[in-house]
Amino acid sequence: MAAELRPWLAPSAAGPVTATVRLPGSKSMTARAMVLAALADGRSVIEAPLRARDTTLMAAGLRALGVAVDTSADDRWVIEPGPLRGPARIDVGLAGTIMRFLPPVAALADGRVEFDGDPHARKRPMGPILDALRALGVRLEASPTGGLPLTVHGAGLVEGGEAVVDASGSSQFVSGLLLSAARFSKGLTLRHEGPPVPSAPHLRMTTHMLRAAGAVVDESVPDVWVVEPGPLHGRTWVIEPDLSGALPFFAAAMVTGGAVTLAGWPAASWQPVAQLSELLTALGGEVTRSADGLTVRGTGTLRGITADLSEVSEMTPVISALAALADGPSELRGVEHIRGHETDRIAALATELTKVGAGVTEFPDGLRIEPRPLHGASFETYADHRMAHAAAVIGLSVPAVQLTDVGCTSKTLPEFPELWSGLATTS
Ligand SMILES: O=C(O)C1=C[C@@H](OP(=O)(O)O)[C@@H](O)[C@H](O)C1
Ligand SMILES: C=C(OP(=O)(O)O)C(=O)O
Repeated sequence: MAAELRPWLAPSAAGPVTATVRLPGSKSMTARAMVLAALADGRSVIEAPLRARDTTLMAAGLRALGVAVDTSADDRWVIEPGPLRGPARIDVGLAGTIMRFLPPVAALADGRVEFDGDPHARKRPMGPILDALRALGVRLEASPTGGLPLTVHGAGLVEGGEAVVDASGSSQFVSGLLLSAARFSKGLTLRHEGPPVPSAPHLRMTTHMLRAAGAVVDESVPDVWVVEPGPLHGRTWVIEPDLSGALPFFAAAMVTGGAVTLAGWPAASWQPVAQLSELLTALGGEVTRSADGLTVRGTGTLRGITADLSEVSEMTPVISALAALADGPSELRGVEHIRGHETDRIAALATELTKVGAGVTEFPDGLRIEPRPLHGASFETYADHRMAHAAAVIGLSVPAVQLTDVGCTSKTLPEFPELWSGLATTS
């Protein structure tokens, strides 16, 4: 059930935002660690996980399949795998990571597993991953539109072998299949056929974490992934702070000419920090790493950019907000598939940025954003946490930006409104 709407006036910045923020773990790493732990041959511990709607629903989904998931401690979750079994009902909320990562797990369970989610979850693409599962011998029934609601008739095993997928609509089709593949009797050779797969860093995160759990993975041929059949091992996962969740806070430093440090940033990361640094630098920021963490400084200049955001597509809403506040036009392309994210993000950004006064041209795969004097407006958030982040960033320097709902930020950071207000008003 979606929560009640929580309208919110985005706070204006009292001055340059200068702060060190401590943020919870990466959504993407927490989700992968949970799935790998559920499929492992022994107990796993997840340190510094993200506790948010997406991961809480993931825990509930795994419990429904027979996995013991202890999330009672904030900084240390313990997962004890058990025989996977139905019948079960899984609420995916609006989480791509659940709707794409758990059907392959359900196929390994013994029994019927039903999936459904928020109204918009039924519109998110699922067809290619479901076709691949069918080709691998899994019996399932999808809605007439090819997605949720979905029933997987788990047979207790998946034969596996070879499959083809068009993952141009979401890298999660590949990640979802790979995460379970070591447990398929014949493993998996998966080939992508179609326009390029977005979000390459998320695919590398998947293969890295699979290897860390003991899987043998070959990705030496472009667009082909081979996972050998074999055990996954229980282990301790230490989750990095969420880089995409940190982006609005970094943006706050850039918009106000301040400096924001993300504490606890590791020396080596599996999140796309190089791509983010390049983008923020092009926009006029300064990005540095030190023992204190990852720091972004605003230089007082925000420049328009031309960029292909396909590798970091989930960052498009906040980058678009920065573009709307820049000193020249921007063109952000390569992200057609984000029309299938929490909402059609290209259409939503075009509508809402136009409402606050920006000049926007919509392309099939992105946006051209022409900065103009901006003004307050009611900013629709479309149940999309990252649309809320974009509105909050604009609201720092534009008075009277009223979000229709800030509650949607609970998807990945329930403490967002309080953290953000603290930052904006105490600067
Ligand atoms: O695997 C993951 O954890 C994710 C992959 C990406 O999905 P898409 O490839 O569908 O963009 C990203 O946008 C999403 O936020 C998280
Ligand atoms: C696209 C996103 O999420 P999901 O994992 O639900 O696809 C996102 O968080 O921006």
